[in-house]
Amino acid sequence: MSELCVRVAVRVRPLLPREVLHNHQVCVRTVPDTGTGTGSEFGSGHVMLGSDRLYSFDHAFGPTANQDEVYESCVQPLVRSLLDGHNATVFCYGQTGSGKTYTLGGGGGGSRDDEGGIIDRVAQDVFQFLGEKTKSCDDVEATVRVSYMELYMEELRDLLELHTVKKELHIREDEKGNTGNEKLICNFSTCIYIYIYIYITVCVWCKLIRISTFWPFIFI
Ligand SMILES: Nc1ncnc2c1ncn2[C@@H]1O[C@H](COP(=O)(O)OP(=O)(O)OP(=O)(O)O)[C@@H](O)[C@H]1O
Repeated sequence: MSELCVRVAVRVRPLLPREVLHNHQVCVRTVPDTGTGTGSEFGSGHVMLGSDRLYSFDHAFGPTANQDEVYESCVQPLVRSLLDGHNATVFCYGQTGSGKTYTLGGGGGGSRDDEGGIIDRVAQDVFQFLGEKTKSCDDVEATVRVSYMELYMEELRDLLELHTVKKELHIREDEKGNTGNEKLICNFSTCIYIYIYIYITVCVWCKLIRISTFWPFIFI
């Protein structure tokens, strides 16, 4: 795996039907890697803003890129590395309507069809890779835990236990500096623990600008 700890991918979504109807124009385009050697082993891409501003990223996906391409190049290698004992975090950032939910949660029924998002694909691959691993090593025991949290306006909500009173959940730091809420902090044992810390939504209101962020965290 690449030595780079952080990789950044940009995805440009297609115009929505209503945007086409209102004659909106595309103002960014993705430019394939020119072979300058600036990218990681996972490739690289560029985004051209207007006619003369070129920005480089580890990946750049244009409007025709499908969910498979995004998952396979950016996330699947991380799922594999989880099972080798590495930590991994994936988070989506972008202005409202830019496609974070589509990329993470998918655009269809939420299964691994063409529209399935990163979460569906990670969940399926975690079990598939674990199955392969436990089959090949008799002494490996695997436990998978899932948390699904939303942080909105500084209030934490457990999306798997919606009846929990928001005020009862607090973000804590343990003695090693790891943060989480009470439910997430627990002892690691020799078993493989996989936490899929799926959604934290952070919304910041600043005058009229709304920044909305979804963070799926995946770590062992
Ligand atoms: N790559 C894509 N291909 C086709 N449609 C897309 C794509 N990305 C996003 N969309 C569509 O664009 C619209 C807005 O996307 P989405 O809801 O994912 O944005 P968001 O960033 O999560 O917005 P918000 O921050 O307001 O929740 C949705 O109708 C979604 O289906």
